[in-house]
Amino acid sequence: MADYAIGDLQGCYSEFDTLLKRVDFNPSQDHLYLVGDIVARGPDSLACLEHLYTMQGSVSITLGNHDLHLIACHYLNKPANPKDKLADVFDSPKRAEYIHFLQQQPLALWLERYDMLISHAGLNPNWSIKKALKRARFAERCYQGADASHYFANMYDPHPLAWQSTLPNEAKFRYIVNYFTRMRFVNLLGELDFSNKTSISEDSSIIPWFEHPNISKLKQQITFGHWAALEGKVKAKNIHALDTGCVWGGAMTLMELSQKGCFVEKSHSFI
Ligand SMILES: Nc1ncnc2c1ncn2[C@@H]1O[C@H](COP(=O)(O)OP(=O)(O)OP(=O)(O)OP(=O)(O)OC[C@H]2O[C@@H](n3cnc4c(N)ncnc43)[C@H](O)[C@@H]2O)[C@@H](O)[C@H]1O
Repeated sequence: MADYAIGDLQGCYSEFDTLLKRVDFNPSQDHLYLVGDIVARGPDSLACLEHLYTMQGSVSITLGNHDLHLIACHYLNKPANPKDKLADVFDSPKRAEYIHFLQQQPLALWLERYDMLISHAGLNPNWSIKKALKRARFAERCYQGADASHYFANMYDPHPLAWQSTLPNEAKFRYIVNYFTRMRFVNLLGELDFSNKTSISEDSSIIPWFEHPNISKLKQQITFGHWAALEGKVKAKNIHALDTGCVWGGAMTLMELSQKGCFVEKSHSFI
């Protein structure tokens, strides 16, 4: 019986399947945590969804920006962007079931046994773990509730940059989603910078979120994906960057949670 976490699949089914076989993953005994971005850009998003759907009792997903975008397109009747290569997901007769399955997944998970937070992009430096989980539950109620379409229609904006208790619920939702699914660089106030997707910044006023002083003091483990350009390289021993850019020709990384040992499968194809 083992627990694993895996980086962004982004439709790279072949590498995913290879890694599961390599660790002899047994859905009746083992559990797999996915840091999100199951779909988009890669060759077989539908196969990734189908596989996770069939073993849903053994998997937990913290949703990524691409997953939320797929659910939003479904709700808002918007076509997929051709570069996301999601046509077969949209055309699947089981599309509604797969979307519903994704929609039931959270934005963040706390694994008591490993003293570990998992989310797609990481932890807002201004939140404690307790506050992060409270905020995640708020946003999940928005995208899982009867007004989901309304919230998805209001999801696409970098603002607000700061939290206020008087913000309307739509703005609170956007703020929470942006931190959990789109964060990379922040300033010292912890505000998001959306302009830089590389691993280094020439602008000294912004730093990777995990180098913010509030995060450096944390003792808990944080496991995240989203930031392929990092190539998994984070100095802090308690921060685990699992998106090693499989869809960009890098590799897919699977980590066993008790020892933190990693299994790496090089990308089988370039996009
Ligand atoms: N609230 C919201 N507001 C707005 N949009 C929302 C949203 N919620 C969901 N979305 C949606 O999110 C989607 C993605 O937006 P985008 O922001 O367009 O997606 P992306 O550039 O592909 O970023 P991705 O998330 O895939 O990041 P990655 O690190 O893998 O890759 C990033 C870059 O890193 C590069 N890279 C990869 N590996 C690298 C390496 N080793 N070295 C250097 N660069 C590397 C890649 O070439 C790539 O350009 C859109 O469909 C958008 O609509």
